[in-house]
Amino acid sequence: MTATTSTAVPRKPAPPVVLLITEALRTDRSGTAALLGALACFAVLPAGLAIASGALIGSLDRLRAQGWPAASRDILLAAAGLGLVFLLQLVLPMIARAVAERVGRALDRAVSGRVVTALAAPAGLERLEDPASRELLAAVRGGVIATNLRDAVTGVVNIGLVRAAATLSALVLLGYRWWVALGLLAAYCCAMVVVSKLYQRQLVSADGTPAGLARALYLKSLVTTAPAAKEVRVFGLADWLLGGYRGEWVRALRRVRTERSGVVRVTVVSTLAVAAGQALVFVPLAADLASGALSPGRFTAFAVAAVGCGGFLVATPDLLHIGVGGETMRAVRELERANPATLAPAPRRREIPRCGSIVFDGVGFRYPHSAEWVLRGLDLTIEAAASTAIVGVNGAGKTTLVKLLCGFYQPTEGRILVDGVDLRELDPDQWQRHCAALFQDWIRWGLPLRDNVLLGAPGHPAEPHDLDRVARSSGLDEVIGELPAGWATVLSREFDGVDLSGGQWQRVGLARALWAVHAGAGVLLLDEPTSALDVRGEAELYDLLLAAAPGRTVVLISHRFSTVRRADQIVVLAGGRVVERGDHHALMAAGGEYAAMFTVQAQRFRTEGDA
Ligand SMILES: Nc1ncnc2c1ncn2[C@@H]1O[C@H](COP(=O)(O)OP(=O)(O)OP(=O)(O)O)[C@@H](O)[C@H]1O
Repeated sequence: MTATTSTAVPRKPAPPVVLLITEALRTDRSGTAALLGALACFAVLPAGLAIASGALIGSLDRLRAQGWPAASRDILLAAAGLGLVFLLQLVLPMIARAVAERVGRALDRAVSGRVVTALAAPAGLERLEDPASRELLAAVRGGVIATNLRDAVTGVVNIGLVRAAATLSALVLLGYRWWVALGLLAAYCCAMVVVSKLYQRQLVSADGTPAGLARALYLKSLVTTAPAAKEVRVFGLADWLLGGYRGEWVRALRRVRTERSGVVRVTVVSTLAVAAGQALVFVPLAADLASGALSPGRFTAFAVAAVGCGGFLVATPDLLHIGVGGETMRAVRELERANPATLAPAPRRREIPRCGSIVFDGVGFRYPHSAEWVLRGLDLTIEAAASTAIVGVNGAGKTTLVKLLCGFYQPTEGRILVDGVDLRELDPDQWQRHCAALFQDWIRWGLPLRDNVLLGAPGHPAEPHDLDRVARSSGLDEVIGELPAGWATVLSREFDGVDLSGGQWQRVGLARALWAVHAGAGVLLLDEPTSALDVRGEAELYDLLLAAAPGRTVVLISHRFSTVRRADQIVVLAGGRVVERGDHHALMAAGGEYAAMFTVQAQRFRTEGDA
């Protein structure tokens, strides 16, 4: 097979204005069409102003020559035209800006939804951990996108209003002397290129600013958030955090501020230079008026048009807003392109095998953006309908193995087979529903206890006796008895409920996983399920858990060997691969790493017990 080389040339990204208008049309077609219509109408107004004022001055000549009422029709028509132009010049921008607000808000809502969908849709966690996605998500959460897009759409309108009007004014000047009109246009274009380049530089200098600001706000939030409050007090961290916040904030904005002052200087200088050129147009105009080559009416029309061209000079922060809004839209499109699942329905995948062993076949894994191999050459069979305990020192890759099993990441090398079928071929959503899990960082939902458990299988009918059974199996029944409103108690002091101890919360997490098992999950993954429990609770709980998951494949990670020893199979991970496997007795008899770890822990318990 010959290797094919890609000759595709990367497409030039669309200019920000085009991106913004396309996305605005996609989101609010009628609003954007009205906006473009208003811009088109406004564009002809300066030309109308020039023509109407010229006509009015011309009609005054006629009045002098022919008197009233012969010249009355011309005067009244010109005056009415002028009045209409003034009125429209007043009203149209107001309408356009109001519609721009509406379109900007609609675009913001749509984009926030699109970002969240694009990040929530994939079964894996890679996207969420990608720095670019994190920045977008932070922007959505912090409402930064809202400001971006509204300002950008309003910016398009502001710039559109003045530039369109200036273009039409230049066209009117063509009727005077073509070289005057083209000369002015050329000068404006040069000034615009210089100023746009500066804004572009300002935009580039803002790169990384949101990340810097997010770090600063994170440090500030730690001073006031409840979870950090204890450590902030006991270690006296408040001043350090506030100092860090100020430092990060200033660092994040330093480059932007420096660039901004440069932009203002160059904008003022180029504006003055071009305005001087604009004033020069009045020299031939005045000469032609004096020589009689131009009538006062035509002189007025061209003079007004020359002033109208000044719109090209407007270089406001709107240019920056458009740039930032365009960047945001580009990032959102890129994010969606990277997640085709959000754009097209997923291809049909194979059904989940209801039972069967799970095989890690030569699996190697590196986290995205990391060069370190966490797992390498890992061969492991997790028997169906049996319990497998995974042990190893901190950082050995035990949790990573479970994350791969859940399909949060794809193996970098090798494959994971479920009953002989590659995990990649299974429907990821279905597979994840098939796995019930208690992770080390299980979520403490600030919701009633009942919801905290039922969220293990949302939509599954909640029969009271099933819930009670799950509560007994997870040791939650003792906790419920102490709660003021039993199952209905809200587990959050923030929402007028109660808070639980660490061990009690862990039982809630266990109950949630068991509820998923009750609803049909075939694999139960427990990552340190008893880390917060007292020794008494731990010993009995593991037996209860196994009894509550009959016929299920249980994978247990634990540093507590009194729990581990009960598993059907124990696997020792080290150096990214399996170094020992067997049941407790076999591994103890082998006298290897497991036996050493078990003996150290048992010794400690014995010593503490004797003491
Ligand atoms: N999201 C991540 N991105 C990059 N590296 C990670 C990520 N999560 C974990 N790691 C790295 O992978 C290695 C294995 O971590 P893992 O959590 O799997 O170990 P573990 O055996 O479960 O440890 P412990 O017993 O402390 O829970 C560690 O070196 C860790 O730094």
